[in-house]
Amino acid sequence: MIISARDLCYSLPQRPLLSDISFDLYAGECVALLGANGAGKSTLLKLLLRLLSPESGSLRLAGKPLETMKRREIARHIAYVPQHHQPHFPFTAWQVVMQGRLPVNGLARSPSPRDISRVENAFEENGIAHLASRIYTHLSGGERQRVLITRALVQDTPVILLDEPVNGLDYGHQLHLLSQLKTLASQGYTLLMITHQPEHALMAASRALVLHEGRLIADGVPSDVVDSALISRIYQAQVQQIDLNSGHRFFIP
Ligand SMILES: Nc1ncnc2c1ncn2[C@@H]1O[C@H](COP(=O)(O)OP(=O)(O)OP(=O)(O)O)[C@@H](O)[C@H]1O
Repeated sequence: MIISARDLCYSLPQRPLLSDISFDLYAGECVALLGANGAGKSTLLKLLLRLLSPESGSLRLAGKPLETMKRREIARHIAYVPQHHQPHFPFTAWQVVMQGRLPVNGLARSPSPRDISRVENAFEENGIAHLASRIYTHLSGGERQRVLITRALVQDTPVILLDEPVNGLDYGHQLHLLSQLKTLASQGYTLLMITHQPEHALMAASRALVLHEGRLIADGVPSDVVDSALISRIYQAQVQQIDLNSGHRFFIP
């Protein structure tokens, strides 16, 4: 097991947000994290990254208590694709992706030939070589998202946390990313992806975690967990569930 969360509790100044959250994440899993707006999904990712500290409960990363680990050590295990990223300097897309190599090599050194070839290959493999010299803040939302995903990949960590990674991606790039995540999981990576698309959990994930009213109300195989009853419960939306013989499931309002 690479991440272990036990009885996590976290409160906002005005109210409890997460209560008694426990789960383990293993190598080779692609896990979808579902929940309504404000359910605490991004907060949970920030707890796993130690950007926030739980009020009580414990977190272990690669067997070590997370609170004893230095930032760089955590960044050698976990890469993060945030929901929003606003750099303070006019970095090029190349420079933003190269930042993913900092936890590997440290701040003091300039990029090694290995870093450069890793980043070059990642730009090619992710189909964004044409964006390399563009100023990151001048890119479209979807282009920025693809740059941030590439930055996470060059960090070469066993775990990648993704906060609504398909946001802003066109349909083709959404499908490409979901299939890329499945492939990464099959190679042994651990992926935890927040998604607002139940179908994406069914398509790409091997497991679904569901946050509702501060609690983890479901943890299981997506086809067992993500159904019209769950959608009605967490999103207050009535949908019809269609199950095809092929095993695919989708929902219509
Ligand atoms: N720094 C903060 N101060 C006060 N409230 C906060 C802070 N950060 C988050 N919150 C509140 O905590 C709740 C959970 O936020 P979080 O971003 O974790 O939700 P989420 O499930 O990721 O939501 P969404 O699907 O809308 O992105 C929200 O009600 C949010 O307003």
